[in-house]
Amino acid sequence: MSPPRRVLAIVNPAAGQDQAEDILATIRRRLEESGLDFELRETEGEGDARRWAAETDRELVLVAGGDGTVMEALSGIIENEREIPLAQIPTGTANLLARALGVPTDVDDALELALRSGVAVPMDVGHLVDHDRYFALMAGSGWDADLIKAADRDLKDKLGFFAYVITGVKSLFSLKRSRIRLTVDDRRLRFRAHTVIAINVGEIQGSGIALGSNLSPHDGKLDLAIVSPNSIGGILKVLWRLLTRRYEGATELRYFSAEKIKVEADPPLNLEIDGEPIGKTPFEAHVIPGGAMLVVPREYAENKDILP
Ligand SMILES: Nc1ncnc2c1ncn2[C@@H]1O[C@H](COP(=O)(O)OP(=O)(O)OP(=O)(O)O)[C@@H](O)[C@H]1O
Repeated sequence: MSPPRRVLAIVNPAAGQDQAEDILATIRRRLEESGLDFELRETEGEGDARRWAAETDRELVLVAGGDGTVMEALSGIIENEREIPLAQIPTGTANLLARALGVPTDVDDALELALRSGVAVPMDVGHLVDHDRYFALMAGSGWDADLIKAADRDLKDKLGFFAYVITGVKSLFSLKRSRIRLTVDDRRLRFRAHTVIAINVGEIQGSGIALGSNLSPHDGKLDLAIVSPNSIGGILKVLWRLLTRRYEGATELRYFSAEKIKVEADPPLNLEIDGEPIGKTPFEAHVIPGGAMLVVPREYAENKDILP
């Protein structure tokens, strides 16, 4: 990537666990050394990252934070309509988008990628139509939304990623199936299920973990995963299938691929997008093919065959 000349750096000092001072100092030093024309801003709360990214006329938006901060900035860029690339410095708790795209979680390595060695590639983005909110990873209802709602800031500050593990296991025991009415492009379907997720990014690079087969944020589609077992035994079977990557052939785990997905649930299920609780179902998600430009390692772009 030819070096960006004018950079907006957005840092969320509250993301992750308690190393904000060091992270800020490292980012400032590296930007100064790079000789780039940069503006460095620290968020004070919700909405800052989105507003600053929406208003900027700079050529790269660098975001230090977790998935929440990155998505705020990405949403701002989409509203900005300038196709500005976004580079991540993953300093949050889960950092799923960074991990999925192979962005290193070490601050120095991520800065090297952002400012020197990375390439900007187009990535699909989901749009939650009724909330007018964008998502990079997924819009999920049911178990994922329950666990995210339970993992509050205090718990994440104390336990880091383990907060999600604990609330995830706890939430397994209170799952109840709802009657689900789906519209998948032009098809209408009915199921009983407790978890329905519209997935854009569903695979963590190099981890062997994927929520389904052939999930790609570069194919112009969303993938819908429907999880429906009614007992802990059935849920463990689904988890085992996911861990051993045997996605096909189970009625408790079904997939659809579509550009438009509408989900209604009775009783309503908790809803999250990209790790943030945002109320309950119903929801309608549309894909915006290639809707954002993200800086990724050259090898990632080569593997996905999307090198610019
Ligand atoms: N200065 C601040 N103090 C407190 N909260 C802030 C501040 N700036 C932004 N926020 C809030 O931080 C939240 C985003 O945190 P983010 O998701 O980036 O980190 P995380 O929760 O640690 O990581 P992850 O989402 O990857 O698990 C948003 O809700 C935003 O409103």
